[in-house]
Amino acid sequence: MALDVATLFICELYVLLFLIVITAFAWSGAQYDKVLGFNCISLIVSVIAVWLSSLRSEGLLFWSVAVGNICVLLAYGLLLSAFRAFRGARCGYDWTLGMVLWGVLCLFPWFWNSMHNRILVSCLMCIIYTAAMIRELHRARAMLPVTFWPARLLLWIHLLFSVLRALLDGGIPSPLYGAIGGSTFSVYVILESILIVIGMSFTLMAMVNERTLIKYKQASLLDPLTGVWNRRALFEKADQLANPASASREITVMLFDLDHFKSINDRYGHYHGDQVLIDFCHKVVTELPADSFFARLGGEEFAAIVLCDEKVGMETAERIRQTIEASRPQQVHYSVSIGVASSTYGPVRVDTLIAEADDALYQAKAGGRNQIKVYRPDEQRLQTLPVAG
Ligand SMILES: Nc1nc2c(ncn2[C@@H]2O[C@H](COP(=O)(O)OP(=O)(O)OP(=O)(O)O)[C@@H](O)[C@H]2O)c(=O)[nH]1
Repeated sequence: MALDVATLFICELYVLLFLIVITAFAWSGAQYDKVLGFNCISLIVSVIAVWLSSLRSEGLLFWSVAVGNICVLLAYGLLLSAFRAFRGARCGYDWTLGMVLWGVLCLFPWFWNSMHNRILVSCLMCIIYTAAMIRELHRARAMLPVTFWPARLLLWIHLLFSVLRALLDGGIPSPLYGAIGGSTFSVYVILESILIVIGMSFTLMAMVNERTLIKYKQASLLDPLTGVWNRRALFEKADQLANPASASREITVMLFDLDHFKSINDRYGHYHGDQVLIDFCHKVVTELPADSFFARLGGEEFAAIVLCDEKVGMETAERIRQTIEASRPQQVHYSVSIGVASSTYGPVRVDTLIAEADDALYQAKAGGRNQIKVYRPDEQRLQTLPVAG
């Protein structure tokens, strides 16, 4: 069956118009997300490009070859900008170079009069733009835990198709050049562009959706004032650590409670109280090992899950206590009491360790504050670490 170029052009226009409507709705639904905005404009420019390309049969070469291809390259540039926006990078202006180059080349007869040269340059530019998009995805992958493989797969298919086109559509002299299945290669170019544009639009919408879900999920697990994890995140982490794969690691739980925090609020005001909480989190995060989990339980109570034994846990807790004692955010002096419980004496669930550390913290408060108490399950008693200085 021979495919007909004119019919395919009409199909492509319908598909593009349908995608523009869908993407515009998704764009407004996603609070005018830049990624979908760029893709929507890219689709609108593609409609113009397809319409201009179809004018070739009318003999309007300037509009179809010069302006039509400039629109195609503009659509590519906008899509590249969408990928840049996805990883939060600046869009820059380098993506306009393809259009400028095409415009300049059209001034030269050796280019304008040779379909082979035009196809070759067009294929090369498609390859360069597509490779740039694959590179953007690769960079975004290092920053965002989103599903990238469908977009990468589509882009690789498009890149390989552009290489194939250079060989089969006469870009490079090749014995393979000519009709396939009774149709010229141009119909396969249109067919492939229809499939890619559908695939790319839906993939981009899915990626933006997934990124938004991840953003809201993370926001629901973070404390807005201090930026550390919140109580919900801590208990999710505790559940993860309760699974058998994590049982082999020794775990120490520390509970922190700032001393006489109410009087700091009363004396210096709520703003200074907030600064103390922020300072505390900053200092603790700096002192804890990198693989620790630190969360605000609420008010002036915090917890840390540290993957270490009791000895290292106690040393770390003492370092934190001393650092806080020496700290003076906004000239406010403050201190912290710490309760410690560890799985050193036998495997214990993290939620049990949290309850034990809470017992120890209660003793630290009762013992005069600004000190650390450790929960010893075997002796069923608490041991006090002497306060330095
Ligand atoms: N500035 C500020 N204060 C808060 C915040 N959350 C809770 N608080 C205050 O923290 C104080 C906690 O007071 P208490 O529970 O009596 O504890 P405390 O004064 O630290 O006394 P001890 O824990 O027994 O040493 C209350 O006054 C709360 O209003 C917050 O986000 N910012």
